[in-house]
Amino acid sequence: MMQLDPLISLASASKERTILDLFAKDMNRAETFSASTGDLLFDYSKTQIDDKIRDALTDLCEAANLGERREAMFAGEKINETEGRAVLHTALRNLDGGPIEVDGLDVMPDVLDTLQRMRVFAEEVRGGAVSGAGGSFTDVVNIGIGGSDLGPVMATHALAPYHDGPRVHYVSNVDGAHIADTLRQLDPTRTLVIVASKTFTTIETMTNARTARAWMEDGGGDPGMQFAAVSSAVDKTKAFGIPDERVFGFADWVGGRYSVWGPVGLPVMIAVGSNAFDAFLRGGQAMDVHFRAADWAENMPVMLALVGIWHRQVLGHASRAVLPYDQRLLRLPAYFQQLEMESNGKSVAMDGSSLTIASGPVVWGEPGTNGQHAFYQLIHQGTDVIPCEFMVAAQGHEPELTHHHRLLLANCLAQSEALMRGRSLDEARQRMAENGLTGAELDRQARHRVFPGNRPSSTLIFPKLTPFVLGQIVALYEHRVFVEGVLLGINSFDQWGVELGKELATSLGPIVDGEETASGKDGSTAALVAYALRHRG
Ligand SMILES: O=P(O)(O)OC[C@H]1O[C@H](O)[C@H](O)[C@@H](O)[C@@H]1O
Repeated sequence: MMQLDPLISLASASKERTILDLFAKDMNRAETFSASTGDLLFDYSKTQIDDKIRDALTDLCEAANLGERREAMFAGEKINETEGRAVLHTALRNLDGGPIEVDGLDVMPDVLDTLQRMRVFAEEVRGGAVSGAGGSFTDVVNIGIGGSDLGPVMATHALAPYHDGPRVHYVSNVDGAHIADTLRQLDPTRTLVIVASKTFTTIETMTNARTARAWMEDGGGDPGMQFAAVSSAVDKTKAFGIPDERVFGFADWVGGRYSVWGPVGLPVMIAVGSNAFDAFLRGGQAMDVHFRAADWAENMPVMLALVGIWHRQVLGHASRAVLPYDQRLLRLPAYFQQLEMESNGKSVAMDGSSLTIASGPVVWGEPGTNGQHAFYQLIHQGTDVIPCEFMVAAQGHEPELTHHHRLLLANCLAQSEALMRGRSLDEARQRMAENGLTGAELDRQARHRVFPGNRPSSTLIFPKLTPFVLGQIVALYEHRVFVEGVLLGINSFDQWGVELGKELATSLGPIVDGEETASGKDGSTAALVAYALRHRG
């Protein structure tokens, strides 16, 4: 496990100065404390990290054998030890790379073959060669949850300017409202349903899939022609009645939350076309190449991870906000929540011992500028420090609306500046005096207008949100999670913490149905069941 003592001493020494002091001392700070690859720039200069702290952070990488661990992942070693699996989502974007072996077999021919089948199918759906009982497909409904939903939803929103295929909808929640509201607007004879589930057992997805099939049959559609499946459990897709040529399989070494690059990305490919999807894969691959080649201090995923470790494990900040100034990235925070929190929300180390340092932080956020008018109050003046991760493009997709984009960019930059700069009591007093206040009232009012400042943030800036750039961003965060996981000494690729709730939901099924009593349950659960039964109408 990480040895944090040197960093903790550096952290207490850093309390003597502000981030602004660091800028005053070093004209080139923005350049020194940033990393770039391709057209992406990651600026972490608005943090307390200085040379010594960065050295101590990169020492952690050496101590944890990060280089070796990284290569073990890329080489297909079974680094997901609690499930006995390799971790090879990088193979899905290994378009021009060499062979990758798992158990002595090269996985690339299968990966490329499935990708080619996806391309053909996606283009046939888009062009109308594959159609429904009532004609070419106008709509696609992807039914999946967690990793079989969040990645493609996020990417579909992000790539809206490239969307020239049928409309794509996503149903995830087992709440009947989700599927009812989605299907209500659709023609059952011209809708393609993709059932996406790695395991093909997830109760929400299978329940929604059966409801969609009944809706299609009742409405004159043909599930034999209008259903496709994405899964690593091909036997189960057959049992559900989906013909093999409509099944896009993937291996168990693709984790659900890392799966958007493969068949789980099929709805995205149908929306934007196979060329744009290829560009997304190439963006991911470019980040892989950078991650494997760059020195720690120049390595964007590594530095993003080390900034995370500095804020969470060293300074103890319990959450981090991800704040994309991009409306089309509105689902990115939700996607990162699964990616980061399901991966690194663990309290047991790889060897079974209890973690003696903090696990990964709470990740949350909303696009700017909306968040500014909602929760930024707490970020600026609340008692907790929340490190902020800003994200913004230099250019939008609407040439006729560049004035909007300028405002967006100005707001993004203003927020990180405000967090760092703050406003002192003297400055606030001066403003109040200008407003004509005096004496105790001036003092009282001024105090409410003080911003502590010295609050850390980082900014990821890129030219434009293209498929390639999106691929870079997603792979950047995947590798960040990997690096943080290696430094924490945990397995970032299992998710045992979701099991207990699933088991209890299964046992509560007959109780909620009124077929069994709640007598074995705790008092609260029994009382809530009784209430639901009284009011179920
Ligand atoms: O793709 P599926 O097998 O249906 O799984 C969907 C999701 O459910 C599980 O509970 C896990 O927490 C997620 O990691 C997974 O992405």
